[in-house]
Amino acid sequence: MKKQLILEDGTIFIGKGFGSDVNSIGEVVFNTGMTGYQEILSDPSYCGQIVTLTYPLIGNYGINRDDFESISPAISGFIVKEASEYPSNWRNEQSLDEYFRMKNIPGIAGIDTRKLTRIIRRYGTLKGAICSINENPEAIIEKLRATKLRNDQVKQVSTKTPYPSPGRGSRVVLVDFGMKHGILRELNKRDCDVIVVPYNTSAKEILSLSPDGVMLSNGPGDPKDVPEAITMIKELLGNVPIFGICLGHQLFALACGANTEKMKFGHRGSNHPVKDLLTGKVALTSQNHGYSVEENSIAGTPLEITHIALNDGTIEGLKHKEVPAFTVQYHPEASPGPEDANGLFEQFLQMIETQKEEGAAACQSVQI
Ligand SMILES: NC(=O)CC[C@H](N)C(=O)O
Repeated sequence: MKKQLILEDGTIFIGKGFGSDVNSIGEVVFNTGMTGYQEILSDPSYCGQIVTLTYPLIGNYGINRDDFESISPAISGFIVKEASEYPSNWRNEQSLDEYFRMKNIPGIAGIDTRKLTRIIRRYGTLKGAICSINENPEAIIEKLRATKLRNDQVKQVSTKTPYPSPGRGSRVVLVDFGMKHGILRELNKRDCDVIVVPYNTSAKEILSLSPDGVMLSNGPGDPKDVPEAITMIKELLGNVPIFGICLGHQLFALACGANTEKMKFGHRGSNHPVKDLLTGKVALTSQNHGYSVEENSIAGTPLEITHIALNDGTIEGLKHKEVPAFTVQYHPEASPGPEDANGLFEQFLQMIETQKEEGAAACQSVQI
């Protein structure tokens, strides 16, 4: 069935529908990853967004049981050049079309995704609609221009209640702002005793769980839309080691007095080079963000810039100068990779150990 993709700037693409037939509106963004489409479509950070992939053939290895980053995708739509109708892989269970039908999410294929990406790069991320060919484009464009997109995405995707993911190692409270399961997997792989909590848990409740460390997850939307999380992080600082990823990094920056801003079209892909300013090393990283920490806002805060993006110089990592806390804008847990930055989880656990030793030494000196 024919469908249209309509952008708020008035551009209309006609393509072939796949997945659900519902009409959908969202912020249109592009991801340049050549593989990992299942992880992308199930990453809750894309909540409310329509994602286009610049790689032209998508769905060729199907949808499998193992590669989800969340139980249900939160994206508003999917745009591809060609959606493979005959996926082939030993793990394949469903085609893209079958999966999106089941999840009631619309897709559109057969459009010029290069042209679309160039529009987004020129204009910036913009609102768009995937809709039936029978809709009147003028009416849709007007509707798009008048629509204010939702700003409660974190609430939509965060867990509603806390739950444990037990291990025998360090106790880590993982704040779920729309967590990719990869973060939990990386902590469990290191035998952490994880407790996942909702985004609006207070610092007091978190500290009552006696954590050795707190992990702030990725998540959708504008960090300024979750002020309760900023307060929570402010109150945690200095009481427990903190490691934040992506939205967690942005919230940490806001809690420390820095500012965040919306980027023109963001960073979404799996080969973004990032330089570690402390070691001089460059890592290839997976990224998905539309906001960044404003460089000029760092002066006067207790923060130090530790990483920068080599493509545009934006901030990619921060460290607190006085208390044990560091964050990155990119995804060290990324699946299917790259894994260059995976060692940051060891760095977090090392920070926890150092804190435990310092705590024990302080207790001993009090006893003496
Ligand atoms: N992956 C993320 O956590 C994204 C963070 C934030 N929603 C942004 O777009 O910048």
